[in-house]
Amino acid sequence: MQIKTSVAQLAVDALKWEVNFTPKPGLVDALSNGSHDDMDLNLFLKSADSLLSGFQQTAEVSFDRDIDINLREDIGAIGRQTEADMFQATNGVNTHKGAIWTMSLLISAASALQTNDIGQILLSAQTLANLPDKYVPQSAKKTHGMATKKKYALSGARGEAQNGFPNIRKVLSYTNDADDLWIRRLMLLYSNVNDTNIVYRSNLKVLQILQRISREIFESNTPVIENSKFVELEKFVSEYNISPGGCADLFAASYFLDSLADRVN
Ligand SMILES: CC(C)(COP(=O)(O)OP(=O)(O)OC[C@H]1O[C@@H](n2cnc3c(N)ncnc32)[C@H](O[C@H]2O[C@H](COP(=O)(O)OP(=O)(O)OP(=O)(O)O)[C@@H](O)[C@H]2O)[C@@H]1O)[C@@H](O)C(=O)NCCC(=O)NCCS
Ligand SMILES: Nc1ncnc2[nH]cnc12
Repeated sequence: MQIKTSVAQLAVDALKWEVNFTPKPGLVDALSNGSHDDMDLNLFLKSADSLLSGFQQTAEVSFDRDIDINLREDIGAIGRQTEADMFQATNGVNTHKGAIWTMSLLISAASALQTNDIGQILLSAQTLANLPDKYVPQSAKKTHGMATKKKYALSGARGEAQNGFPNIRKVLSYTNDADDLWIRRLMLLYSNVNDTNIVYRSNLKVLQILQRISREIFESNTPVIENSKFVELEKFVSEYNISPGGCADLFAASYFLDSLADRVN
């Protein structure tokens, strides 16, 4: 199997699948804008399309390469340009910044190794995330993530990658035959991810309550959307204006890896 630019389309498709997936409390989905007044389904679809060229370049530049600092610097430069493409497509709204980071690492690893083996991809993406990129502009403006990580010592999207994507691993190793597999996987992410977006808009206590309610839903045998706790979760995210954007990115990335592993060429 040759994994080259088609992997980029698979990543864009996964991002479109994620935004269409309904319901996702607090997030934009096909029926609601969640906790957002600047984003909707169409904006996310437009944003996802704007990432295709950057993802293709990432796959091309990574093809059959060693996992080393040169590759890290090459994909870092493309990632920053891909972010600029996203902001241009959305008129400055941050739809997919975290997704660009995570997907770029995964696409690069899959293309460099020429494999669809999830374990190998995650390991090499982790290696890439731990390599320094000396071209990161020192003047980069302060992000919400930086402010949150400083205040609460959370490691955010960077930490997730540098630690080998523990939450993607949890999602993909949880499986069942029920129709609600993917929404249960989403609840697993809400229960475990220290999402800097949630903390930026509120505080650690709110993150912990969201995690507790989601864990109760995940652990119950009741189908997720029939569970009365799911209504509680929806009310809670609305009351505190919570947006688990980091969970959304990891949800899409898990789906992407699952589709890649299933693909037979
Ligand atoms: C290394 C970077 C990840 C640097 O990122 P940053 O310093 O900004 O901080 P992080 O906190 O790490 O967050 C980045 C985005 O990652 C998502 N995220 C948050 N927590 C986690 C987590 N625990 N695990 C995984 N991912 C996480 C999240 O992105 C999603 O949410 C965004 C929408 O948020 P929202 O609150 O709605 O909108 P805002 O405008 O931000 O705020 P409001 O005003 O509305 O309140 C959306 O982007 C989702 O994708 C975090 O935002 C990395 O970004 C970097 O270096 N990039 C450049 C180079 C590159 O991409 N290279 C790739 C190959 S090396
Ligand atoms: N569906 C979604 N809603 C809000 N933020 C997101 N970030 C990534 N996907 C998202």
